Order: sequence, then structure tokens, then C-alpha cells
Amino acid sequence: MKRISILGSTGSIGTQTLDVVAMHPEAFEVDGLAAGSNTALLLEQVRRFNPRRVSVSTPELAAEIRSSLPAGVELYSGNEGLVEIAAGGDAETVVTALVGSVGLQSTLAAIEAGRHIGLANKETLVTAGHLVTELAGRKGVKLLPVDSEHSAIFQCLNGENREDVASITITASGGSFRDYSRGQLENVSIEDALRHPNWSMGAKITIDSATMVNKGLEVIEAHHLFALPYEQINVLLHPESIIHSFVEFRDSSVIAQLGTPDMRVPIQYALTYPDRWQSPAERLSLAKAASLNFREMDYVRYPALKMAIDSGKLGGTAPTAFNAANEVAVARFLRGEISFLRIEEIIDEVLQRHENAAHPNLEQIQHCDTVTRELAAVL
Ligand SMILES: NC(=O)C1=CN([C@@H]2O[C@H](COP(=O)(O)OP(=O)(O)OC[C@H]3O[C@@H](n4cnc5c(N)ncnc54)[C@H](OP(=O)(O)O)[C@@H]3O)[C@@H](O)[C@H]2O)C=CC1
Ligand SMILES: CC(=O)[C@@H](O)[C@H](O)COP(=O)(O)O
Ligand SMILES: [Mn+2]
Repeated sequence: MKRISILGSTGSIGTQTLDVVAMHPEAFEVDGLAAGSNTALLLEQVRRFNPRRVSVSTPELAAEIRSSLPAGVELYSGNEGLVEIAAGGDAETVVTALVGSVGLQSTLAAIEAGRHIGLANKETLVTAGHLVTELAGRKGVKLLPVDSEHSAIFQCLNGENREDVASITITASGGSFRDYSRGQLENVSIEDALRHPNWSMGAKITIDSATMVNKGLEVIEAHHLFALPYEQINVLLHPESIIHSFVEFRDSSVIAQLGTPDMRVPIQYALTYPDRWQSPAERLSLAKAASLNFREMDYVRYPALKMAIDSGKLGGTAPTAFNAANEVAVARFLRGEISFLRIEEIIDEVLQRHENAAHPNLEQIQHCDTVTRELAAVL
């Protein structure tokens, strides 16, 4: 039996991780589940998967659900609760399925405790990638990518020598507005932005996909996960999301990973690596797909992608500021406070004012995150 804990069990990745657990009840046991505020779903998950420990985002929510929990289940709350689910108990692997840099401290705590990480929460690597990878290396902890593109690259690199890699290419669907000109973006609605063409995901990443911020975050994520310089990381528009990413080697061979878009596949692979297990995902029929399309990335159409890559190249606290500005701007867009195009303007304004600190420690990163959020909230 493999014991796992999930940070963000009630979200899109969290629920699909539990789908994988439910498909292999003989192989997995759930040690801990951490949710935000969806206590109804958390209680349902508790009844079904019998975790020993759970957490919710506030003490008030914890007080509300205490009497509904089976005897013996330990209950925690807040950031301390996330850290407890991440580092307490006896899970072998912690799936980080929280959205945003709120997941940083608990991810570091899980690594410090020697837990392998099924890493979906890409913002933790963007905001503090050097700290996360350094600690994982020191503790001998595996960072197993859940993000579909990174899982693809991880699979393409299996058994290969890293010195033989010429470049990696991360594919991008183009998001909800891939066929819109910039002019057409002026009056788009929240509902339109939330309609991703290929994937059903949480709201924040769906907006990130529409602005192409998601691809920027993924480039930075790949830089840290695969220890590659930015010059060796490309982005290619691929509307079908069938080729999840690919690697070119120095002999000009290209290895790609393909499949129908279903996150249960990379989630399961992160949990079973290096083995592959049966999955209910729809089988890929290339004959049915008929054609696969590709377009060069247009950095003028998608300025946020360029800003992300530039901040990654700059390093220091620049990616932290990029990420925090984006998180606040997306939240404001989803509350109806700002327009879609204002998201990238806010990121730009934040980066213009950002005073970069090289080689930041955790305290500097947290400080940068806090002050950037304060600024992005009032721009
Ligand atoms: N969805 C997808 O297909 C993919 C997602 N990812 C990445 O995975 C991560 C998760 O994305 P996704 O599942 O879509 O996001 P969702 O918004 O669907 O889920 C987020 C989860 O985090 C919980 N949460 C949010 N804030 C807090 C908090 N302060 N304290 C405790 N829990 C909190 C939510 O709890 P609650 O709902 O109970 O409030 C929920 O369980 C993101 O980093 C995303 O970029 C990567 C590739 C694909
Ligand atoms: C499923 C997944 O990994 C997402 O990150 C996905 O990549 C989003 O699609 P975009 O290519 O539109 O950003
Ligand atoms: Mn992805």
C-alpha cells in the first residue's frame, strides 16, 4: 500500500487524484486531506477515503465540521494545518494540488519531512524554485511532475543522458481566446475566459491559460524541474493538446509524449513512477484526430508570456513578483473588478516598479510576495 496525502483535495487536481486512488483501492491509502473552504466535499471525501488527518483553511470552518468527522480523525486549520498534512503523518507522497503560492510553505515542509512530491502547484516552483529544488536535492526527495507538459518531458527524458538534450518544447493550447485578435479581447467576459477548449480545470489556471501566463509559469517550472537554461526551453502553439510536449536531442531525434487530454494520466504516473498502470483515459486514435496543428508562438499577441520568461531569466525575486501580481490580478478579474486585458497591464506595472533581489532566501521571497500583492491590489 502506498500512503498519500493531498493538499487541495477539493479542487480539480485534488478530486482527480482521488479518482486515481479510487481506481486502485488495493494500492493506495489516504493519510491526509487538506481543503480550503469546500467543507461539504471534504466531508464526502472523508467518508469515502478514511483519511486519518484533515485540514481546512480557517479555525471557523474547522469548528463547523468538527462534530461531523468520524472519531479519531485529527482536524487542523490554516497554514499550520497545511504544514501538518504535508509533513505530519506517514504519507510517502504528498500531492501538491493547492492553487497559488499559498502552497509554498507546506511544500517545503513536506520535502523537509522526506515526502516525495507529486507536483501540480506550479506557483511554488515559480515563486521559489531554487529553494524547492535545492531542498529536494539535499533531502533525496523526488519532485514528480503532475503538470501535463512536465510529465510529458519527464517521460521523454526517461533513460536519456541529460547532456544529450538539445532543447525541450512545451506545447500550448492557446486557451479560451486562441483565435481572437488583441482588439477582440477588449470586452471579453469572465464566462468566455473560463471556457477552455480542451481541459476542465480550476478557474485560476483557466484564466492563466487564456492570458498565456500559464505557459510562462510552465517555462519557469521546467527551468527548475529539469535544470535547463531558458535558451533551451521553447513554446509552441498546438491547439489540439494531443502532443503534451517533446524533447529534441543532439542527434536531431525528437521524442514526444502524446495522449488524449486527461489529467488522471499524469497524476497517476506521478504516483506509480516508474511503473505504468491501467487507466480509464480515452485511448488516442490518431486516425480519428486526423490532423495535428502547430503555430509559432506570437509574443506580441501574448505579452504576458514574454514578461514571464523575462522575469525567469532575470531570476532573483522577479518571478515571485510576476507570480504574485498575476495571482492578484486574476482574482480581481474573477471578481469582476477589472477587465481581461488589465491583468497583463497590472503585471507589467508591477514588474516596472519591482526592485529585484538576487539569490533571495525564503524571508525575502515572502516579503516580495506580500508587498507585490499589496501593490497589485490597488493598481
Ligand atoms: N486543473 C488542472 O487540470 C491543472 C492544474 N495544475 C495546477 O495545479 C494547481 C491546482 O489547480 P486546480 O486543481 O485547477 O485548482 P482548483 O482551484 O480547482 O483547486 C484548488 C484547491 O486548493 C484549495 N485551496 C485554495 N486556497 C486554499 C487555502 N488558502 N488553504 C487551503 N486550501 C486552499 C481549494 O480548496 P477549496 O476548493 O475547498 O476552497 C482546492 O482544493 C495549480 O497550481 C494549477 O496551476 C496544473 C496542471 C493542470
Ligand atoms: C492540463 C495542463 O497541464 C494545463 O496546464 C494545460 O496545459 C492548460 O492548457 P494551456 O496549454 O492552454 O495552458
Ligand atoms: Mn500544463
